[in-house]
Amino acid sequence: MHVDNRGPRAGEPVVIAKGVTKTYGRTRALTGVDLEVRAGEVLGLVGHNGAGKSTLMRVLAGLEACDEGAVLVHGKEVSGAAGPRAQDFRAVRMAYQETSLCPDLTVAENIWVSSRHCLPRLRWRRAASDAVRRRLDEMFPGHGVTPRDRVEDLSLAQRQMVEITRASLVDRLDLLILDEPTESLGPDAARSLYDYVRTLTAAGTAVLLISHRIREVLSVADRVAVLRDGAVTAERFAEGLGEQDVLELMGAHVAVPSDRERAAARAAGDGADRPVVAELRGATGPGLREVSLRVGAGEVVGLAGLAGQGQQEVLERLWRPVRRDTTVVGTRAYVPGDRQRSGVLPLWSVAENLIVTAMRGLARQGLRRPAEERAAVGDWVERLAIRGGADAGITELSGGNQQKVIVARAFASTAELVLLDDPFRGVDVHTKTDLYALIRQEAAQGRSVVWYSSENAEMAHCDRVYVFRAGRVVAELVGEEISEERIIAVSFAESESDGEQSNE
Ligand SMILES: Nc1ncnc2c1ncn2[C@@H]1O[C@H](COP(=O)(O)OP(=O)(O)OP(=O)(O)O)[C@@H](O)[C@H]1O
Repeated sequence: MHVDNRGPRAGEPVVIAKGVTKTYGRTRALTGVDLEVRAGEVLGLVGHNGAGKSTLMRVLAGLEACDEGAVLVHGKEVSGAAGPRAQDFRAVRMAYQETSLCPDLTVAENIWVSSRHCLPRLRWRRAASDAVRRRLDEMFPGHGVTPRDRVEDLSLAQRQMVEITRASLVDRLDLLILDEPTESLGPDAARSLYDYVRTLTAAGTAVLLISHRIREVLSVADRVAVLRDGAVTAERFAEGLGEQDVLELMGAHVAVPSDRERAAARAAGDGADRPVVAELRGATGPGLREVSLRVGAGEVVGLAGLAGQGQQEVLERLWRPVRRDTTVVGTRAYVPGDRQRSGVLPLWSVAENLIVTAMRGLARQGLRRPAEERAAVGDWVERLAIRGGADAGITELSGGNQQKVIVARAFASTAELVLLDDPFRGVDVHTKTDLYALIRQEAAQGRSVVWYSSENAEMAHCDRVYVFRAGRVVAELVGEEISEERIIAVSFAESESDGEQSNE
């Protein structure tokens, strides 16, 4: 499969939206969008959770019809009364935020399913395998995926890489839509992706990039469009635009606390005098090497380092403390990082998803108390600005709003220890800032939090941070010692024990 790009010349419109509206029940997801995506450019699209970004992308990719307005591909109106026709959108491809891959199939089989119109029918498996292997090597060197792997056996990052590769495998690509592509990727894979994006745009392909990582958008995009309540409210060239400018265009000022304010918010001292609620003592086992750590009451403990260095194994140990090297006192709640696999109960409403863990605590003598449950749900929906409301089906919510429900579920419970596995993936900047404050408030009231984050900057909200490398704790940072630079430095520093490890 080769990419044929005898498409439009740089700067020519590839896809245009004119006054596009889309309503789901009572929700007006798009209220009249005007947008133009041009050949050879990266257009960044930013906006709050629920602003309508994914809906707009589905309409631009011909996956959903709009209610009013028009979509034009290469100047031709393709939003007729009969709905979008697949052949008009062949050269428009989208990589989804929640991957669209079928978990039971292999990587090659998934590629066949989505790109079969440009693969031979005879020996298709071989052709699909060759195509995906080549493209993965080109896009994500060191990906560690083989075409025979079943998707369900891949890590979240690998699934995301295959998803993006899947979207790009087509014989002609005029527009590639990337919906939060780097939320699950590590920094190296993200860099590789954006290098590839530049190769694509140099060949005339347009790229539409949706992301909550404003700095990333500004470093990659040529132009930035802001979506607010279902309409594009601003378009700017990225050059000369700062993060704060974009946040303001998005509609609210984010007061990012200074290091000093964060330090003041943290508990004083090193926490040694607090009662211990959880402890690992020289824990060893799959993925862990002699890990010792301690969580005090009311403490926020961060697990940092590159992805996959043992942090998930620690959370797992604390969640199910079955070994003698682990002690946990009290009840626990867990916020999984992969909401597709575990987390969301897809057939249930927002209210049911939110209250399921807290229900028992609210009950009296085993009897549920609907009024109290409703009040608690209403409180959390408001507190986290969950757009969509309590009675909506959870899958009707935007990705970021679903994630907020899962976070609310944990904090709405009476758990003394809350375990967070990279919990704010896909959550917009403003809400994240509110959630950081929420974590500090909960800690101030005595709740303990253990928090793995792939964003080192988030660790600044912790009292104590353990940095992991190859299953070991390589640094313990307390209070003022916690900084992004320090975490990065110890995450990458070579040590003799790493050598031993890799030879095993
Ligand atoms: N299938 C659906 N049924 C009902 N409502 C929906 C559906 N899809 C989206 N919505 C609603 O449309 C609005 C826009 O959602 P959309 O997913 O486009 O937002 P988004 O900007 O992509 O958000 P996020 O940043 O959280 O991914 C939301 O209020 C959402 O609840």
